[in-house]
Amino acid sequence: MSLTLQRIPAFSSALFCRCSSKSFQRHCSRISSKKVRVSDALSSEETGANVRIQGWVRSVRPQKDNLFLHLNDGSSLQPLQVVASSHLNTRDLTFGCAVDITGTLEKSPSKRQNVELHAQHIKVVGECNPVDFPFKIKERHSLEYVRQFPHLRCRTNAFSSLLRIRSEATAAIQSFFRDNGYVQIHTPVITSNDCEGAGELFQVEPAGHKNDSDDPNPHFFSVPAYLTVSGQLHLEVMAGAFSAAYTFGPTFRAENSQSRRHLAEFYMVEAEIAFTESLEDLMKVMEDLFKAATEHVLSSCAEDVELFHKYTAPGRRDQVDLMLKRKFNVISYTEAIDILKSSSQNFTFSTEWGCDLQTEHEKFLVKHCGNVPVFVINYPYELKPFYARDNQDQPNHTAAAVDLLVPGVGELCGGSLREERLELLSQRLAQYLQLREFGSVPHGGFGMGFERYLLCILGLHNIKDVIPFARFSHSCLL
Ligand SMILES: NC(=O)C[C@H](N)C(=O)O
Repeated sequence: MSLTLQRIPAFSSALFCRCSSKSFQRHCSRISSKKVRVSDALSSEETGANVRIQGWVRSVRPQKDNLFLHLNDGSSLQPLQVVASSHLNTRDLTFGCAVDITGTLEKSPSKRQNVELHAQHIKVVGECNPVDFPFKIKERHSLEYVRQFPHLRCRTNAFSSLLRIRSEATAAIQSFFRDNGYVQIHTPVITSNDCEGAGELFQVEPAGHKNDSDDPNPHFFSVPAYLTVSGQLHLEVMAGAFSAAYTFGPTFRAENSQSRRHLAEFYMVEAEIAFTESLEDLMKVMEDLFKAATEHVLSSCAEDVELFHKYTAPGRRDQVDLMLKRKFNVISYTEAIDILKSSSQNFTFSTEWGCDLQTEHEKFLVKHCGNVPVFVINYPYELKPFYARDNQDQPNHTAAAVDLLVPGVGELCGGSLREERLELLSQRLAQYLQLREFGSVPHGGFGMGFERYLLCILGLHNIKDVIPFARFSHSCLL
């Protein structure tokens, strides 16, 4: 592409400076520039408008008469092309520096964008030494490489796309519950219960705290307390008053694992629904939630999603479309065991009735079901926590519990009808009982791992690539 100064007469008066904020502000108010984001500028129909845009330089291409910059401010994957006179002093204008630019939006001769910014004034707000900057122009860095720079990886295309998708998926999940009459509850992060009973708890204690008692265990001001593993029990309290409640926040599991599917801190979407008597009702909410959030992400972040589907997970877009189109499968745990046993695959772990389904089993089952998500229901009673409802009428001793397995990830959601019958529970757990004494109703709920959801729709493999700051065993960078 070539542009001439004739096409952009404003350039003769273009300024480039490292002037004080005050004189720059005076300049902006004199020409009454409206502050806009790059995404607004790119979608603008209006040309000739005076605008002011702040962001980071993604590339600098000096040519004979003009200087071309790509500017990004995090609002879109596509950068805005900025054209400035090459007579400017461009010494500090490097890849990675922060700039504040005023100019006019003009129609672009390029097919790749509608408009470009013809700069009249460029101020370098923060310099960047590109030699020391860990990301280089035009180089495609691996996800593993950028993971080493948690403080800078949001400046890469892939990770900024991921974070926009994550933000939109969050908004879509909130809208889904709000539109369906759920009340959002901020369940506590510090709690006294181990909801899952798996003992994977982080205990909480003030730093430098000296225990007054003889008890050597850490204490939260003399009572034992933990970081939450699930907001379920607090939500159950709320479903007993609001009928339908949800929470969406961080949960913590002290799993000493470096696996690509586990984090010590992850976000979970949890819902609890009163007056629910069947797993079908619960499964419908999970399926509707998955589809509503995914449709929203595909339409609101089309370019960002395409980046992943095209470059990191070819074929995943078709799979996502299939997941949206088809009804999710439902099989019982007993059927799942039959499928595993009759397959020719050699599994590492047991496939006897009563075994816990492992990742290898989950992946096989999803494939077996045509790469469409599959609900596995009615697990052996012994495999599920105390709160899962006893299926007393079934031949095998099972609980009314459900896991949703999805392509590329395995288990995405886990839920169950809750045991609301006081006499059955009384043999199992004292704390839970009072809830059942006062207006107990049949109810159920589920939790969905938010990072696993993102892995599934984007076709990514490592959970550390879909959370802003990953925490896992032996790692708490930044
Ligand atoms: N709210 C839920 O049902 C989630 C379940 N407690 C879990 O942690 O998997």
